[in-house]
Amino acid sequence: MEFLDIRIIDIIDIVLVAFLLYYLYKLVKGTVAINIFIGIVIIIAIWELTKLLQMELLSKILGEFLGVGMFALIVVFQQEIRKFLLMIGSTNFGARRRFFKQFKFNSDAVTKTNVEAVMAACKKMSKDGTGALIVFHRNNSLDFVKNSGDAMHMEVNQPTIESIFFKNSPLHDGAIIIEENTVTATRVILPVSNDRKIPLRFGLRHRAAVGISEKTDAVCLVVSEENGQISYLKDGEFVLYDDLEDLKNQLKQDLIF
Ligand SMILES: Nc1ncnc2c1ncn2[C@@H]1O[C@H](COP(=O)(O)OP(=O)(O)OP(=O)(O)O)[C@@H](O)[C@H]1O
Repeated sequence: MEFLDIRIIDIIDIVLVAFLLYYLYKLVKGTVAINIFIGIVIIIAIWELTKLLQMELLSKILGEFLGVGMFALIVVFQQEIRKFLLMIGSTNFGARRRFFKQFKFNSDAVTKTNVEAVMAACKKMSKDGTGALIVFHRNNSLDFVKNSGDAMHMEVNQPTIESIFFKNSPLHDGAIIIEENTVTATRVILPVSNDRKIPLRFGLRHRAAVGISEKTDAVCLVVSEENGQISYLKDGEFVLYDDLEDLKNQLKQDLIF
């Protein structure tokens, strides 16, 4: 029977589509876009069914609707498409880094950022109840958020970081961006994540850190003004650590590229 004539390539095709749908679902899960996503999947399923049953008129209408709707979807899912492409790009970079790490010439690579100084400043700010939001640039460009703040060119060291976030400093509001060992922007306004999974006790500072780390491959440190807690964010998630030494090592590792 021709219907049951399944080739290897068909199985690969189905597995790839399943992966694609799974990743798309993961991307929109927890956002309002999930309802649009489910709606589209249902319409595509009905369209395929009408084609199979040779319901000419309905399949034509649905086909036309999906054709035009694709353009509308690009606009509606602009953020998600961007995140998806960034995810693919970042995965490649990650894989490439791991690949090069196998070779001796890169085995003892160290980060250019003065992580010791940043961590010492965070520890001090945590004790003093000073809030801070630090974004570390990795591969993806942060120009789209840098424009919302003030361009800077300050070497990273403990007094610099502490004085930026000092409550009476004119620069303390918003986030700072660190590229290699330079603070390149201050008072930056970051995109706030609307992920409903983030516990309510976390306010805008933490949501902003989740936002930028889910939209780009940047990693963030947040010092809570309220309770002094230091949070580390990567890929839109809070990263758990045992103690500050462990956090320092994780950060050093993540800033090697
Ligand atoms: N979108 C944003 N981008 C950058 N910084 C932000 C943003 N939103 C808020 N902030 C910074 O976070 C500060 C505190 O916000 P909020 O109290 O809501 O955060 P929080 O997560 O509860 O942190 P904390 O635990 O320190 O109170 C603001 O004064 C501002 O400096």
